[in-house]
Amino acid sequence: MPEPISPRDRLIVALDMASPDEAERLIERIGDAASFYKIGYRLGYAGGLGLAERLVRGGHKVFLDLKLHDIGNTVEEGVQSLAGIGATFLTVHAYPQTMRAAASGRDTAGTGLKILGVTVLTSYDDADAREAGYGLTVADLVAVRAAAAKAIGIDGIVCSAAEAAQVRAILGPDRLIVTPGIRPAGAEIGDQKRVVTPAAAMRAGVDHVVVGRPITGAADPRDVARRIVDEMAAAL
Ligand SMILES: O=C(O)c1cc(=O)[nH]c(=O)n1[C@@H]1O[C@H](COP(=O)(O)O)[C@@H](O)[C@H]1O
Repeated sequence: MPEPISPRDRLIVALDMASPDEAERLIERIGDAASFYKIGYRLGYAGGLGLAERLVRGGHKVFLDLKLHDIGNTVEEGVQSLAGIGATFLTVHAYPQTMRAAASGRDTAGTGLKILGVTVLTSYDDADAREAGYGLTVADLVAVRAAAAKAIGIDGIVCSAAEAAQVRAILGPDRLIVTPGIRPAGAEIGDQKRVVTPAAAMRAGVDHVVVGRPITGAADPRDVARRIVDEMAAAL
């Protein structure tokens, strides 16, 4: 069975900021209310990889959300380049060829970096999947990709908490389920479509929730982070 995860370590704050300075100011305001931070495109392409190394050195956990997807050789070598940063998670799109290459890069690097396969983005609903050319519902596409991720030996998957119970049945207890599209009751949904509360995500068997704008845009980010952690603790 996997190690228990404390409610605070279950929260991953998405640092979708324009610069490392801005992100560091936010991290300081959040203080000990969070320990795990995600760096995606916006910050990653603006000096965020250096910040990732500093955060790791400072004892934080880092999720590199770079959603790699390319020919196998490029993905494999990209994963090897990123493995030295000391991050805990790295995302790739959950296409079998891409996941196989990422697993191979991870194993060659041997740094303990875990690969997460992004199944279907939480901003997609069935109509968006159809528009993109898929003949499956979002739930079925997530299930197909989760099964492939498990067979290939990927460490966990990213999906909506709305699919988490179904995905847990596919993955078993040892792989991670990480869910963005998390909104505390009453929070603005923005461009997300498959949205779940922190408590409901815990009840569905999610390991980590990713929360960006409800925290980064709050007048008191520390207070919002604390409330999310408390809500998860009460639901576990
Ligand atoms: O891989 C991700 O983290 C991700 C996958 C997904 O399906 N949906 C999704 O929203 N994300 C990321 O999770 C974060 C969600 O941010 P908020 O919508 O502001 O809470 C963003 O940084 C997204 O890039």
